[in-house]
Amino acid sequence: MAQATRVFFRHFSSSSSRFGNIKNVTIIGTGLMGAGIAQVAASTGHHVVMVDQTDDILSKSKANIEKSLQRVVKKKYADNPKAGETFIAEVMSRLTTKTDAAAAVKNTDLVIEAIVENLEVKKKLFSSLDKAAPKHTIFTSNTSSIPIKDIAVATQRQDRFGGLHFFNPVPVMKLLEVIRIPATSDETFNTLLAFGKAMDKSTVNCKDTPGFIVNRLLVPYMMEAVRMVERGEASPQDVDTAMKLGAGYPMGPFELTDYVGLDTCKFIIDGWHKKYPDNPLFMPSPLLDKLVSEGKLGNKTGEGFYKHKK
Ligand SMILES: CC(=O)CC(=O)SCCNC(=O)CCNC(=O)[C@H](O)C(C)(C)COP(=O)(O)OP(=O)(O)OC[C@H]1O[C@@H](n2cnc3c(N)ncnc32)[C@H](O)[C@@H]1OP(=O)(O)O
Ligand SMILES: NC(=O)C1=CN([C@@H]2O[C@H](COP(=O)(O)OP(=O)(O)OC[C@H]3O[C@@H](n4cnc5c(N)ncnc54)[C@H](O)[C@@H]3O)[C@@H](O)[C@H]2O)C=CC1
Repeated sequence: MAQATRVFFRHFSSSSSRFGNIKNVTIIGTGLMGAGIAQVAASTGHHVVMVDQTDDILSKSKANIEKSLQRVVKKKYADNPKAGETFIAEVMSRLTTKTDAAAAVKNTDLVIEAIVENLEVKKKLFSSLDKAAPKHTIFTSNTSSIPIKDIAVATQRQDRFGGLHFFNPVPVMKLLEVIRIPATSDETFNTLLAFGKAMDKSTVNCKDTPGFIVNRLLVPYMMEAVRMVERGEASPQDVDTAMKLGAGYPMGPFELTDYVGLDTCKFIIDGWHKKYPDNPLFMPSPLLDKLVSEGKLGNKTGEGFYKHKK
């Protein structure tokens, strides 16, 4: 059996024991992260409902998923393009879309929230979902920087609440941070770890500390790069070249900030600065603030620290 065909069968051999009790997943917010999470969840055999504010956004997200799947199959099914096309069709058939979040969670095992990085907006969403979702449904947030416990208080199911923090681009990045709050039950936490495995991710256990593991180290590094440029010590291009060739990073910090989204980086640093005003690692940056106020949010708007093809 050709290697590509074996991979194909591995993706389709969805047994309930492999996936634990998570079969139906609802992903709310289908932007950069939500679309990637939906793609990987559907690729690994889960039935996925994607929720966003308008049908127009949802069709764009589905189109982005299809484009990303083309990239995945190009290599994985290089020797069997027909199997690749079948794989894409099967994955797409597991994705449905809705604009009504409360209706979408009526028959779901797991909610993954990936909307804007704003505590009040996330709390409002979860409070309404709590009334609509079945009792067994586990709620999770993909937040980059907001304490999970601050979001969970909007619900009556804190024992069935945790964090699932994916990395961009989700189809490529192998890591999943699984976060528990003091109230998270062992059963919930173990189910989330098993779900991470079912998604073919490597999981790490995280406490509910600012930025968990990766962002607590990565975001201060990215912000210090911006401050370096503000101090006139180097150009963004030279900093990026230096970190790629001198430290082996796949992207320099400015390329990465553009890739993550300058608005998301600003939400993260502003939130932490408000909470920990004396920590110099969390100081806001006038240059970042200026670019965000000009709508230069990075790759997604066509310009951030660099200009990009949209
Ligand atoms: C803010 C937060 O809360 C947390 C975060 O996410 S922080 C951000 C974490 N992410 C990172 O640090 C990303 C750093 N960058 C990288 O790892 C790499 O630059 C990258 C994987 C994004 C791109 O890699 P690259 O080698 O420069 O480009 P490219 O050749 O286009 O891509 C490499 C592979 O990934 C695939 N790929 C890239 N993006 C993809 C996508 N969106 N969907 C599917 N496949 C994709 C490509 O098809 C390619 O596959 P093959 O090797 O099979 O050809
Ligand atoms: N950008 C990144 O690299 C990463 C971001 N995150 C986190 O993931 C979350 C989403 O980030 P991105 O995908 O980058 O943002 P994005 O801006 O690309 O997408 C957010 C989506 O949520 C939708 N949305 C907003 N409010 C909504 C609501 N009330 N109901 C339904 N949909 C709503 C928007 O229409 C948009 O499509 C944030 O919490 C962010 O911190 C986590 C890991 C990496």
